[in-house]
Amino acid sequence: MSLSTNKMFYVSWEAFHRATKELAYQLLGQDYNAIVAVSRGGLVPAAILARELNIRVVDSICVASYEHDKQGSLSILKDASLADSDKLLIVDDLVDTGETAKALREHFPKACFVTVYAKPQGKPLVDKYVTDIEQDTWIQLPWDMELAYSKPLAEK
Ligand SMILES: O=P(O)(O)OC[C@H]1O[C@H](OP(=O)(O)OP(=O)(O)O)[C@H](O)[C@@H]1O
Ligand code: HPA
Ligand SMILES: [Mg+2]
Repeated sequence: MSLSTNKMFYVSWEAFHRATKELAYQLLGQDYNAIVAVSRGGLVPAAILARELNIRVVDSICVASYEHDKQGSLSILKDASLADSDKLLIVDDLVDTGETAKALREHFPKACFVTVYAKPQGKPLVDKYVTDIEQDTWIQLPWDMELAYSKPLAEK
């Protein structure tokens, strides 16, 4: 899925916070004791979940997708130092094609993989998520946007 689609789902900071808090409610009482954020998109929801679930141990794994011919394959730029465990939460902002989630599940087979948003193709790879988004829709996340002037309708 690329940014060339014209279907957009715009997410404000408040909406992102609300949805991530809903994810925290779903995870409450499940005894997770550490988080691995999938950098960069997973850093923000990981911070919110860590606060809501009172988890003090937070690590990151830094990944990057290859371009063009190697599209879909993933390289790990920095691994997490936490070992795989069924008490570990792997947190990303969204799952789209599922390529990132697939690689992370192979890397952390025992852990629980969660995202805030999920598109149909990636959904089967996520243990928990909050909001369904259509496959042909681009999710515009709050850290990728800024406030801007909007012309009155009569002038458009
Ligand atoms: O299901 P997929 O098709 O693999 O897409 C989902 C991944 O894509 C985005 O990260 P991206 O690689 O754009 O990098 P970023 O988190 O550094 O922005 C998002 O944060 C997920 O990690
Ligand atoms: O819909 C999306 N929005 C932002 N980043 C993404 N990375 C993969 N899909 C998306
Ligand atoms: Mg990402």
